[in-house]
Amino acid sequence: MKEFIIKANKAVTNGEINLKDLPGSSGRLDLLCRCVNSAFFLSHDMRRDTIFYSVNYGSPNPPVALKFVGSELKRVSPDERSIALFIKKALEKDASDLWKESTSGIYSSKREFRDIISEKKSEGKRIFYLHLNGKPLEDFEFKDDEDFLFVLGDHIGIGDEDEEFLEELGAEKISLSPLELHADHCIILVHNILDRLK
Ligand SMILES: C[S@@+](CC[C@H](N)C(=O)[O-])C[C@H]1O[C@@H](n2cnc3c(N)ncnc32)[C@H](O)[C@@H]1O
Repeated sequence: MKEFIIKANKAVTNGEINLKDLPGSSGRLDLLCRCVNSAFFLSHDMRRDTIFYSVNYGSPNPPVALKFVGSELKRVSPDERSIALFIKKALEKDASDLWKESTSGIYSSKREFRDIISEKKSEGKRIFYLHLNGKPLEDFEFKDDEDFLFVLGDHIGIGDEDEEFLEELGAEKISLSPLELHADHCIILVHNILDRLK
């Protein structure tokens, strides 16, 4: 199982989303939609073995965590507007401690970024923090039977405190490229690495 989590520092936390202005008034929701696209969409197929989390810290009610489960997703199509519409439906629900499903495979809850990561660590997942200045990809070995969580920042990054948290947790800091990439492109590269193990 491959899981990804992104800290979406500015992404909105209610359903008041202007589908014509995802980058601006919705707090870079465009970026989030592209990450969902990269996490799940193949040409004429979907990645059923993937889960993607976004933890939104924008106004008016942060944090709200969103969970997308590949094996359960239905009717979502790859374009940003379609994905944003499903995110809007999820954010229209009042988030509580429990995961609530809004549409098939899409859930929301009132959870912190760190709590989800800690939960994955206690489930025995190997935690990677994707960062330009991490150790090069070539220094790591991946096995097909391992479960992974890959942690990503948005356009702002995850901030010093969450970086310290990940270091204390023993997350492996990995660099995919000598160049700074977009988060959604990092997801594609990770999938490609793991696809080649099969
Ligand atoms: C556009 S970058 C963020 C840039 C932001 N200014 C920062 O300081 O983190 C978005 C995310 O993609 C990931 N990323 C970007 N380039 C990477 C690379 N070369 N290797 C691994 N991860 C990378 C990181 O998780 C980063 O937070």
